[in-house]
Amino acid sequence: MPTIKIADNECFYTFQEEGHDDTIVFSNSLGTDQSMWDKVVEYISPHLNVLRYDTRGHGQSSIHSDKVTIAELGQDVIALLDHLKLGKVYFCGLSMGGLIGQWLGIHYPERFKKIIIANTAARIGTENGWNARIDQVKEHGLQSILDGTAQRWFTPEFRETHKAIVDAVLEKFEQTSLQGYIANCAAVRDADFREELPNLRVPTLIISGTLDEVTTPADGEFMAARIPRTRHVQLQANHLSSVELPAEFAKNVLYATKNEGDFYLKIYN
Ligand SMILES: O=C(O)CCC(=O)CC(=O)O
Repeated sequence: MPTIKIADNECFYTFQEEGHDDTIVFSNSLGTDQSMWDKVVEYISPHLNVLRYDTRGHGQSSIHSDKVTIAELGQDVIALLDHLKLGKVYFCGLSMGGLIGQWLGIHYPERFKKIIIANTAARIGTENGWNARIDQVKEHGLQSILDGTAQRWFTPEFRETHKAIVDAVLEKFEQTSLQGYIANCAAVRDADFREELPNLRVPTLIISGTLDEVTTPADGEFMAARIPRTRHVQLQANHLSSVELPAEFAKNVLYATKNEGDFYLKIYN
């Protein structure tokens, strides 16, 4: 299995190199792993090489501390790209993966052709909310927030009609290392790109879910108003829009990677 050591942690990744000119990197959300992209990748891999990895402390990637930052998680991506000798790629991250995408676009614009940030915000939640969640799982485990998580991630209709998919995602959630979950909660808690977004010069597609109450379409609008070259689309989905609507999600990603002229440079007065 492909793993590399990055900053003393094992980073588990999958690289589907299928002879295309370009590569896209997929970055998972908090409490999931790279399998959250399974369906989307079916639509993307005929067109782009696909690099997926489990974020530090998720899936099969290890973590050795109780705290991590979005900057460190972003550096992991750069280290992985360097390891694979990948120059300039597309990046797609959802929620926490979208925070990593914002950090990468601000700090390493030369490494990214376009960035897709889905179901994310410049700042997700509140410090008190994240501290309460950390306390809850420290005391009662991930199982204690399973039902609430399912409700925040999927619409009631999707939970009812796609039970096997929902169960598989929730099983991964329950298998997430507690230390990894807590450390990454702290990373999300401490991330705030509200002031820095005008420095994100990479063309950026923002995808929101109209039914997402964690990272709302208003959060998407906020980012779209500040990132200089951006487009904002909304899918009729909850927080894990890529799992609920993989075909629509992939269509928007592919459209973004193929159409340069659509990301107008905003002129500020
Ligand atoms: O999904 C993420 O990556 C961060 C936001 C979050 O934790 C969603 C949730 O479970 O409430």
